[in-house]
Amino acid sequence: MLAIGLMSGTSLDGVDAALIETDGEGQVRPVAFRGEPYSDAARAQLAEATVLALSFDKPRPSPPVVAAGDLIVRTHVLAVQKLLRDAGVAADDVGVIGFHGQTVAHRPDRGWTWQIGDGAALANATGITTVWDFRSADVAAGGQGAPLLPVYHAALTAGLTLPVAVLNLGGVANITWVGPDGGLVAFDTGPANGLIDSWMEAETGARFDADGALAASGRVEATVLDTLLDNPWFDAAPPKSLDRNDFTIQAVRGLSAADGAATLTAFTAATVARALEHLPSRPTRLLVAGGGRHNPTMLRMIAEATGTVPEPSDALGWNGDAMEAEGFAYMAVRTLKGLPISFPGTTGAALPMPGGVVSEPER
Ligand SMILES: Nc1ncnc2c1ncn2[C@@H]1O[C@H](COP(=O)(O)OP(=O)(O)OP(=O)(O)O)[C@@H](O)[C@H]1O
Ligand SMILES: CC(=O)N[C@H]1[C@@H]2OC[C@@H](O2)[C@@H](O)[C@@H]1O[C@H](C)C(=O)O
Repeated sequence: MLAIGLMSGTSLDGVDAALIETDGEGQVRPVAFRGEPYSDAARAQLAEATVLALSFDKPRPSPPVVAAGDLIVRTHVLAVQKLLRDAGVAADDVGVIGFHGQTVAHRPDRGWTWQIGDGAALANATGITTVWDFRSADVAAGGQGAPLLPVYHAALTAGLTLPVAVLNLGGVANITWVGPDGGLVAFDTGPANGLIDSWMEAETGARFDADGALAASGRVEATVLDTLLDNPWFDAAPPKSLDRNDFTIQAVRGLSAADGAATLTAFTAATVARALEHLPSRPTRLLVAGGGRHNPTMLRMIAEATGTVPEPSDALGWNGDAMEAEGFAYMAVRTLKGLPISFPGTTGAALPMPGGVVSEPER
């Protein structure tokens, strides 16, 4: 089946849209990919909705969050139209869309996680069956609701010598260990780029530390790094998952822009190293996806902290910018087939769990 996957990640950089051909099981063929960036105004609106939503004790239809949800749907409709145009594929030929939406608050400890963007509206606007709200069923059943990509990582790595690990360096970082028998252990490891982005914006006005250049010019402040790492979260055994705002840049305030960037980048690397301690065995390879793989300083620090050279996923022919969007296309097909998307080893769900709400377009 041809399936579209749509992801708007915690970095708020834009919508990732991927078209793949898949059976939702062993077969996956990427067909097309494109990003639809948010304008500065859109990014600011989404960031505001995120701060507001996180202050709530449970999801509720507050007007600014509803307006942000409408913006999410509009931008995703545009992304689908452009993706189909690029690929020369008609909407009628696409079997399903997997629509993640935008996480505005993730509180599995309180029994909820909140992704904005109405999948029924997206189905109507595109005319394509849409699977959405992928995380809620897992959280309602006592799981973390994240990370969900592991089932897709398992499909991608099936032909490799196992165990391997796939590390996603997005706003938040998450790791998937695929064991020799295909068993999965996965969890969020800590911030990846989220804190660095916040620091860059506050200190320099830039959106991110392009190619890790500022971090490369700075010095890692060991005492500040220790303060950042002095957090029981890193000792906790998986399953575990994070909200983008669970960590802040408070500890690096007062450092120079360069030293702060270096220290936050080292923090990401150190937390990846801590994460490897929670895996059942040492992976033979550490494959890296997500925006952080474009940051050579981050990759160097991860190599130093872990003693393993991280390999950008692109070396295996997997577009590391498209992987999350592809994963939601893959999961949407699994949902249509009634197959599980989360597992005891990935979200802590008691049993393998299907997930996602299916919305058919109104004809
Ligand atoms: N050339 C680059 N140099 C340094 N950092 C980069 C570069 N390109 C991208 N990044 C970082 O990657 C981030 C985007 O990564 P990505 O798109 O994987 O995140 P996301 O999908 O929004 O997050 P998540 O996976 O947490 O949902 C940017 O915000 C930036 O910090
Ligand atoms: C709640 C939420 O949106 N979590 C994201 C976030 O971004 C990375 C990490 O934290 C991961 O747990 C998850 O996304 C990916 C797509 C996942 O579920 O696998």
